[in-house]
Amino acid sequence: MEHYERLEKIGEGASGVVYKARDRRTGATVAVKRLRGGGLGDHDGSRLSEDLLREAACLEACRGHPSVVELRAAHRDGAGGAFLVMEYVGPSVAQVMRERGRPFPEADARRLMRQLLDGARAMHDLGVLHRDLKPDNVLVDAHGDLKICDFGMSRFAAGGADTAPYTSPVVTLWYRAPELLLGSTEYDARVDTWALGCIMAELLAGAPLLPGRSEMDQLNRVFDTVGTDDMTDWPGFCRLPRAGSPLCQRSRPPSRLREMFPSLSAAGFDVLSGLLACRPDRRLTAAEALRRPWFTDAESPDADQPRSACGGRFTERVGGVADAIVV
Ligand SMILES: Nc1ncnc2c1ncn2[C@@H]1O[C@H](COP(=O)(O)OP(=O)(O)OP(=O)(O)O)[C@@H](O)[C@H]1O
Repeated sequence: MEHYERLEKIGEGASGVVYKARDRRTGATVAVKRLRGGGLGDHDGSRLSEDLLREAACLEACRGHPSVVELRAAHRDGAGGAFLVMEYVGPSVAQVMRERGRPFPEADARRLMRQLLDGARAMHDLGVLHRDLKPDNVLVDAHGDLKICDFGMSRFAAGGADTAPYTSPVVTLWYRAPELLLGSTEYDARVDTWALGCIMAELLAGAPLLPGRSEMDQLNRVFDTVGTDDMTDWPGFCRLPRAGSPLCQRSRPPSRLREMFPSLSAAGFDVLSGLLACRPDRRLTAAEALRRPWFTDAESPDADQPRSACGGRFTERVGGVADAIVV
């Protein structure tokens, strides 16, 4: 890590500490995330290597998309530390919202959601599930554009190279999709689009939509807010470990979402309610959401200025992230 001069600490979370740093060779400002290791059964650092490789591989797959933070390098050092070096972006949306202290107007929320959905669509096309989308994991750059970060919980969708079973305690509680709260281990990319629905609501309201205190309280809030949307008729429902919970049997009023966002346009509400469909099979994917009139309508001022590089391969790949790891 001698190539990097450590500046101030900019973040700390479950998986590591993030520092702002200067690349001594180029002068560029970067963000260096030092992954935490040393958990039980990690005497040789193998778990840390695995975590580093998974996070780096998912970031590397999405590299070059304008709405995903750019990975510059991944390292292990002799002292058992593991580091990811990324472009330095700026504060998180969570910080920006706290400082701003008021909701975003609909046109701004649409511009920001277009960027997030475009990043999610690209990552899902590549088979990457983020599994921890939330305002803390979305960064705002100097132009006010958004970049998704923290791929610490991400993985490749099953069926590709990664055959490990899915786990359900993923995604921070307030942004966790109902099927995850019900214990599903057969979910898909729509766990990310649920989280994006929660983020959209938060941008528009200026406060979290579903700030649950426990898993069961969270599920209760979900059902009370968006209704159960015939969740129990969903073909996968009976296989869910918590399908028998009394919370699922209780009758619920229809969705209250419209009352909560009375001034949102019909086209905006169409996207919000589509992302927050309780039943995963009725929930919009990122690609579907981007095709809704809120985004495609010619009257949308930003409709003809997509920022997306999605579609082709984005930019040159890092010269093999695994090769860059120094043990
Ligand atoms: N590339 C970056 N540029 C600027 N700030 C960053 C960057 N990457 C991370 N940060 C800051 O560091 C914080 C923590 O980073 P990150 O979410 O990757 O760590 P974590 O340990 O996984 O956190 P958590 O447990 O909260 O999910 C972010 O919320 C953000 O404020």
